[in-house]
Amino acid sequence: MTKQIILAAHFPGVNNTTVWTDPAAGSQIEFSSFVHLARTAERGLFDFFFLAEGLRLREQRGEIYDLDVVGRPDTVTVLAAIAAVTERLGLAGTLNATFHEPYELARQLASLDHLSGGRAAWNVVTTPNAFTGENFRRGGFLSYADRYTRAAEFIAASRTLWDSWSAEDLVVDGDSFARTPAPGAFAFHGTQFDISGHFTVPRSPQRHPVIIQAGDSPAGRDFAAASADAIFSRHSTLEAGQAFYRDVKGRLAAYGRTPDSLKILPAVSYVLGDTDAEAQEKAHHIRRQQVTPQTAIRHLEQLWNRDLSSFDPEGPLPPFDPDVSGESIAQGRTRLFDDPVATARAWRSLAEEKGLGIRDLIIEVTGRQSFIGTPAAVAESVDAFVQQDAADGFILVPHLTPAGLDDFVDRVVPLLQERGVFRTAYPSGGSTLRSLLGLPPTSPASVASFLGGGPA
Ligand SMILES: Cc1cc2nc3c(=O)[nH]c(=O)nc-3n(C[C@H](O)[C@H](O)[C@H](O)COP(=O)(O)O)c2cc1C
Repeated sequence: MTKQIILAAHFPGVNNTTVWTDPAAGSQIEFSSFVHLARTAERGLFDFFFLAEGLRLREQRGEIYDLDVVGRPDTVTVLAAIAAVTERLGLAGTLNATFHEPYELARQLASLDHLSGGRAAWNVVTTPNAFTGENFRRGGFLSYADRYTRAAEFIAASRTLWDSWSAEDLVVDGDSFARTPAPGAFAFHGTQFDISGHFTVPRSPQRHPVIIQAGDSPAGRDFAAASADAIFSRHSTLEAGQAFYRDVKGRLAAYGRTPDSLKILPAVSYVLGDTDAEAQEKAHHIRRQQVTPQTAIRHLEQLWNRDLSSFDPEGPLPPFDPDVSGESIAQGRTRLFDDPVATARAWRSLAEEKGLGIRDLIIEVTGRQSFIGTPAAVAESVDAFVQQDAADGFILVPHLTPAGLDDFVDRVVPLLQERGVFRTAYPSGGSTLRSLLGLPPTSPASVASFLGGGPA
């Protein structure tokens, strides 16, 4: 059966996929930028708009990482504002399960769901690093191993809160505002949270906002299989995507779930051109803008774990091995290297083999798989990845704020529609994000068995 493609739009932000030096680059903080990207996504009939989150500006050698200095506004606040200027587009926010509290976040998400008529989604991320924790009252209190336990309890507690109002409680009938004497009564007892009381927000249109997960370790994948409606992944080549897809969908049966109840959505960038050669040339130019000389050295330092500021970004790689003895010099980054010495040696051989200096090597090894080509070629690849089970759709990461999605919506979406793999209108009548994505009416109850020690 031909699969329908899911499309989401990632607001470009603090990472080196975003190009700030282009004359067309606009503000990442002004509301008009968010409005432009969200309305473009809605014009393209996208499923949802997506915001990432970082709770501390990352640092290296005591300096804020170059692209983080731009900062970003609060996720839920932005989504609530976007709800007012869109009608059908889902609104997905990345919100951290390590540092927030269920009562606070469940209220915000249920409120967003009310305000948007059932369009809220929560990308549940975890952070074990003490560096981010310094911003919070408890500091860096959670070990790597405990973070998914807390995340699962967070979702289970949120479900308890969202379920504490029944559908009837919502009905305002004459002068009676609630039909049960104690709406919103709840209690949740776990190892991370021990809370009880009354939830203040009546049941929202979706009851459970769509749950997205981003995290890639075996524990992260099991957590997703037990508790998420969708996964935001990094596996965006065909082979890596298919392997990830098989792995994660294969974990669902143990939790009593069907393969189509969890959508797999890799992040991808794209570059369009009138000819293939033009698109490739544009892509090369964009990569050079993304990986500035400073970014190249910073990236190299993350692997070598040493000060390499005296190295020429266009010159050869360091002839010595990385320092594996000390703490990481890259504070707040989520992606570290499993075996730095082996990776450094592999990078050195690649640089020698291809005659690359530091900057070109970093461009080569950090290049996310992108769809690069004519609109027809990109539409064909996007469709092929989905039909060949490397993904259920994509979270598109434009390289420009705020107009980076325009050409995809204008030139690729119509071709996907012609292929019969993407909607030509939003479903008539009101619909929630859950129904737009073809998801079950509530988030998976199997989060409880994850907490119980594994699949039932
Ligand atoms: C595709 C992807 C996107 C992520 N986005 C964010 C983010 O926006 N904010 C954040 O704090 N963590 C983010 N994370 C980090 C994860 O929540 C998690 O902390 C990290 O991947 C380590 O967990 P793991 O070992 O299970 O992969 C992301 C991870 C992935 C794989």
